[in-house]
Amino acid sequence: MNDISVIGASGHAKVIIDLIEELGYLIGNVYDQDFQKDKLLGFKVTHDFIDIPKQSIIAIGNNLVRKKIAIQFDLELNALIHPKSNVSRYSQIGKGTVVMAGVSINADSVIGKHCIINTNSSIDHECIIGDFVHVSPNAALAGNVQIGECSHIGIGSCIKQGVKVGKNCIIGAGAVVIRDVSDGLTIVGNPGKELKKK
Ligand SMILES: CC(=O)SCCNC(=O)CCNC(=O)[C@H](O)C(C)(C)COP(=O)(O)OP(=O)(O)OC[C@H]1O[C@@H](n2cnc3c(N)ncnc32)[C@H](O)[C@@H]1OP(=O)(O)O
Repeated sequence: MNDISVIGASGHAKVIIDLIEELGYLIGNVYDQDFQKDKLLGFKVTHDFIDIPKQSIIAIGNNLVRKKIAIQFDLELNALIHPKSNVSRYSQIGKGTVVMAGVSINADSVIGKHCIINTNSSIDHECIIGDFVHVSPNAALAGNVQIGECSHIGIGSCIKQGVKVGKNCIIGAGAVVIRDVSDGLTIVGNPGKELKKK
């Protein structure tokens, strides 16, 4: 394999293109069904989703859309891990996950498939991160934290050791989560409290 294709032509895809090139691979095709997008960082955008290569990365920030595309295309690409991240040899990282610059992942943590572990976030020892999770820039997860599938951990948030966050949750920007979070809830503030739908 010497090239990797990119599904999605958003700002997040720009960061992924940078990551792919940093790892020494070439960019294959860039795909996006939005006909308004014709170029991304100088790469031509292909609008036809036929013949997507198995060695493609889903560069879409929305967790549910990323999951839908992963189910549709059954991709085979291993995780892309930025050379300037600190990933324990005793951790496991699922296929299709991206680990951006400045990330720390400590011993015995398990990260699922098609996750985004974003710039400068920190995942400490023995965490379990489900598939399709996004850990935003500068979020900090203490030891033994668990995050359920498709949850979004907001920028600069902190999660106390041992806390379990359910599936499809949103942890707001800057939130401090000190108690377990049930599936589907949005948590904001310090200490983190449920943001009720109006
Ligand atoms: C590289 C990247 O860009 S990665 C992307 C990183 N981005 C993030 O992490 C964003 C995370 N998202 C947030 O924090 C969002 O504000 C959410 C999801 C928590 C809430 O979004 P919305 O549902 O649209 O809420 P909305 O903006 O309407 O605000 C609703 C109320 O919650 C409050 N609120 C919203 N976000 C927060 C927050 N992070 N902390 C505290 N209060 C908040 C608002 O002040 C508002 O309060 P009010 O009703 O008293 O005026």
